[in-house]
Amino acid sequence: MTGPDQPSAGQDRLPVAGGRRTWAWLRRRLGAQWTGVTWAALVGVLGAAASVVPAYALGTLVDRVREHAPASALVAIAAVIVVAAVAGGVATGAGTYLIGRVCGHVLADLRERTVARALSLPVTTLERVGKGDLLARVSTDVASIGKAATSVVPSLISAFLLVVLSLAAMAGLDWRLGLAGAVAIPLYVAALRWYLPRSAPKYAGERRAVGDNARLLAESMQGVRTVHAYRLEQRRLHDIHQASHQVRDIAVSVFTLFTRFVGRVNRAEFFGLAAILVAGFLLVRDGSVTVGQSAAAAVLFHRLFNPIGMLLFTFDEVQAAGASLARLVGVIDLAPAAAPADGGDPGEPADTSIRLSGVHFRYDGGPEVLHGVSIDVAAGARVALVGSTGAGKSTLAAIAAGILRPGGGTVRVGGVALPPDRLRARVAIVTQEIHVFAGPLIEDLRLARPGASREEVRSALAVVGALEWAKALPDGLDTVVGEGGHELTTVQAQQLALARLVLVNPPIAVLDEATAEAGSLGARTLEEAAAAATRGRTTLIVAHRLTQAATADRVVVLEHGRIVEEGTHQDLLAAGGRYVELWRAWEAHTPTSSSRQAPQRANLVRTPESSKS
Ligand SMILES: Nc1ncnc2c1ncn2[C@@H]1O[C@H](COP(=O)(O)OP(=O)(O)OP(=O)(O)O)[C@@H](O)[C@H]1O
Repeated sequence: MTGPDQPSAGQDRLPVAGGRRTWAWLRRRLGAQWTGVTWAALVGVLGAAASVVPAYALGTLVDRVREHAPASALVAIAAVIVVAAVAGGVATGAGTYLIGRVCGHVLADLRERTVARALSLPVTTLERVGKGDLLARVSTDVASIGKAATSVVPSLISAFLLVVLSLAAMAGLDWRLGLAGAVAIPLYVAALRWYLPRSAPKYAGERRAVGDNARLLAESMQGVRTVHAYRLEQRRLHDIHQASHQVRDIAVSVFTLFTRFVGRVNRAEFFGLAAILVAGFLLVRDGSVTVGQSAAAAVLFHRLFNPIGMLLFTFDEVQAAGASLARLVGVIDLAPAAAPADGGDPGEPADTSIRLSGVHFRYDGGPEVLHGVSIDVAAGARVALVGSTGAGKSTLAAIAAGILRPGGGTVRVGGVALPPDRLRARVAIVTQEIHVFAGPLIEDLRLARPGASREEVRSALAVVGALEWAKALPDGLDTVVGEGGHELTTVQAQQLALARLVLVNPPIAVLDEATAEAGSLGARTLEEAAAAATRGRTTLIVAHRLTQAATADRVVVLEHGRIVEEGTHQDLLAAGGRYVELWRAWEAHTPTSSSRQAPQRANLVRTPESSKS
């Protein structure tokens, strides 16, 4: 937490909050827990004060023994020692527990805020920084803070209170004994000042290296198909190897630094105790203090070895937790997907049409990929987007659905430019990235509409033609699917995504599914499911198979981020332009001629004309 105050961020990394900002965040969260903080402090001070009494009483005991005091006096002192030790132990335990509770609340709050902010991050930010860094923060960094907050920090605060009160007690015996004990303080401080500036960058570097390593691993796993396809295995392994070695080297250097620090701490302990013993000897010889007082000072100081060691040695964990906290506050401080600049209430859309006007877009720092694209989808109509790979179809679909914000131009629903959250509430998208969440199938579907009844889920599955296979699963709708559960086929997973769309029941649907990867039989199933799921909705569909374009009301041909043609399937075929080239290429690559034929439009989409016929 010693960095500059401005959050720092690499072009491809999430930002890290500065020291002042991180402290301010922590102070505010602790302020919100002030009752707990006050109780913890009171009980902690009481525990530390009671823990000092036995050493003090021990000195008195030594003096009484030397004075040949009666046994009853010695027993009374021994009783005081026992009672104070027990009371000190109980109060210290209770104080540590109360501090732990406060830390636990702050930790829970931190975790919730980080995850909430992570989930609301703009997709472009996530894509730029990679999910690995974010995952490392919400897992490794939260764990590091969790460990510090629940075990280290409470003991550390108790130790700190004990050190302060013990030094005060030593000075109370005789100020010169206190002074002798204080000889150690500059040595401890010197040890810490030697250690901290060296360890801080090492810990930050360690966290960064762990984050980079996690990112590389996550990317390699998520992109395993691409890795295989381009034979990148060796290169990825080499990169992971390098990153792992970097983590190991940093960890070793951190440990080496730490052992040198321990040597310096031992030196401070030696000089402190030696100073007390010498001062005690001289003061006893002068008759300024008793042997018992001198012994009590030595015992008090010796008893500080553990708490001081605790303070110093766990500083690294606290520092690591501080570095983690700064990384999490950096995420919390990130701006969520920005609201539109005008901010005023844009009003209610007149209908369910969607119009993109003059849309420009570039991915972070990259070249522009959409150059002023305008598309108008009338209420209830179905428009297909076609074009070569990389033309910008998926980007445009994501903009229409409010997932990406255009760099220029507008998206209007029913004539109104809605803010992103209201746009997303009206437009649902099914993307190529289908994720089946681990858990019972019915719960996976209820993610789309929490509280949906079993009957509603069944009818959504029926709409997309998935009810039969879902009922046939080992536990029907309660079958555990996703990671570690029953494995679903690509087609089944995509049917689930479409069933979620049905449950959401949006007036506007954007489809960008990977039907082309489903094989021709699966693709036909999915085309029918998509048509059923989008029936009655305004639909923009990225036509990965051109049969989807053939059944649309209108086809928009996109190339290099620009619209090059627009019209019905028949018009475009007649025009003999780019669409014809795409259609011919599609026909040439489709094995069965029957699947090449454009399916009867009435089979897929019910339009006013087809329902009349
Ligand atoms: N996350 C990203 N970061 C940077 N550039 C991107 C990103 N996603 C897409 N692009 C680039 O934007 C351009 C348009 O991509 P897009 O995926 O929208 O095309 P597409 O027509 O949907 O292609 P496909 O049919 O292969 O899905 C391409 O040049 C692509 O490389």
